[in-house]
Amino acid sequence: MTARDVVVHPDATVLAEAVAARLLTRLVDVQSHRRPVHVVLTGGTVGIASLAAVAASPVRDAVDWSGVHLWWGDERFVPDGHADRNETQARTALIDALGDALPAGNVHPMPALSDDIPTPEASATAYAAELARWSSHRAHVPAFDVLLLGMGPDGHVASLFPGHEALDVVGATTVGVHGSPKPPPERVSLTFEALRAAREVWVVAAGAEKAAAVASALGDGDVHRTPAAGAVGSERTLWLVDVAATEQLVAALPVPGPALWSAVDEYFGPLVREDDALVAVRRNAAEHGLPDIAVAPNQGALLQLLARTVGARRILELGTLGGYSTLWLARALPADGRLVSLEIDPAHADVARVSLAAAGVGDLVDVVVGPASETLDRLAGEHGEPFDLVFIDADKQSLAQYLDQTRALVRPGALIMVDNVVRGGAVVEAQHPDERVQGVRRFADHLAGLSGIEATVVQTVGSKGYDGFALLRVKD
Ligand SMILES: O=C1O[C@H](COP(=O)(O)O)[C@@H](O)[C@H](O)[C@H]1O
Repeated sequence: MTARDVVVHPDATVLAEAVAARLLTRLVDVQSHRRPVHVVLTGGTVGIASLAAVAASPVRDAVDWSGVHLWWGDERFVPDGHADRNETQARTALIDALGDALPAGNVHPMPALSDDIPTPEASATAYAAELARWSSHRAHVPAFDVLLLGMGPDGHVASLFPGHEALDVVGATTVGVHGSPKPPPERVSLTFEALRAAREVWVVAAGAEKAAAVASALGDGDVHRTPAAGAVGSERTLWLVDVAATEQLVAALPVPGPALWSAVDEYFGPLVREDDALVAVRRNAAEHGLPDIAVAPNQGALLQLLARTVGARRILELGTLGGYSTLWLARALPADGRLVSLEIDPAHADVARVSLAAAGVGDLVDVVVGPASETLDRLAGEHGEPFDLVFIDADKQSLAQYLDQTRALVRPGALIMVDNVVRGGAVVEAQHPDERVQGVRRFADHLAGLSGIEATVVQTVGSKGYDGFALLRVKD
């Protein structure tokens, strides 16, 4: 089975527009290297809305429709022209609008109920013959370039319904269906064998009533319970859904995003060992109304681990806040170590001092109040022992300046870490209005022009969202 890609759109309207745009692009793309193009249409709400969006798109003229063949994945077995037929709906939504651009012979509807075709089986047999006529494929169907499938709330695709015997048909490309739980009871459908011969299968589903089926299909994948689970393409299987249809998905399939990032942080929480003292620092900061912008526990543990790895005896921190990262770092120090932490806000510094004393590292840490740039100048003038590690987590506007100032205070081989340099990805936007983003960009430009420093940036996701650290090593 191929992996399934899931693309989530805000609502059914956007979903239909996006399916149309994707379909048009795919047609133009395929036509650049293969002809004819075979597309299987679906009925259903979003399926038909997508066809209407294709008809309304100016991009439809970029497609050479004379080289496109249209097929159907299923059909309601009623007379020709009946409003319930997927074909009738597709004609109204798109095919009529294409006019002469799409030759009539390129449209391959499933035969409707008539004197000549009295049963779903007769229709299925005739359609199988038509498919085989266009097949260059051992599956006796064309290798469909795109096969669109709507999905019912019960998880049916085409007219393959849960628990129905049509699910188990082998050695045939089509099947007549009786006793469909969704009216009308008689239908014709492609079988799984035919569906799976498609290069790309796109399952489209919108609305909260589809959420359970989406979760089930992408979860345990039991085809008899949720037939949509068995709809896979030979090259790609794409689920195009709206937000409402994914309501139950998080439990079934981890969708990358903030909820999952936090869940993963939580899962690895036991490795981090945030003890009572660290929790107390966080709590004290919150009780005093400090903003909740300290590093996450796993990031604090990273700082500690790196400080130990470089054997830091002297650590400089820019931005004490409530002392949370300070405590992680201070605990990496040997008994004769020293941590100098700079904080512009005297109230924050007071909170941090109390917390750090309570955590038992008060004697190792100097919290210095004042603008960091001034304190750094003063430290430079004092010519003290150089620092082994610097953690910069202060205002982003001044990062480039802080880098220059701290470089003058560290030993060769020192590690400098800078927090929050990705800013949810905003850093790539040259014209971003946020001064903090611009501060990071100036810092990055400045860093790129410096010799004597090796550096990298690592993007991070987690309970603190999407951001990243810059890691710099001052060359020996
Ligand atoms: O019965 C059918 O329903 C499905 C899904 O329809 P929806 O309105 O719930 O989106 C459709 O894909 C299928 O072609 C049709 O015959």
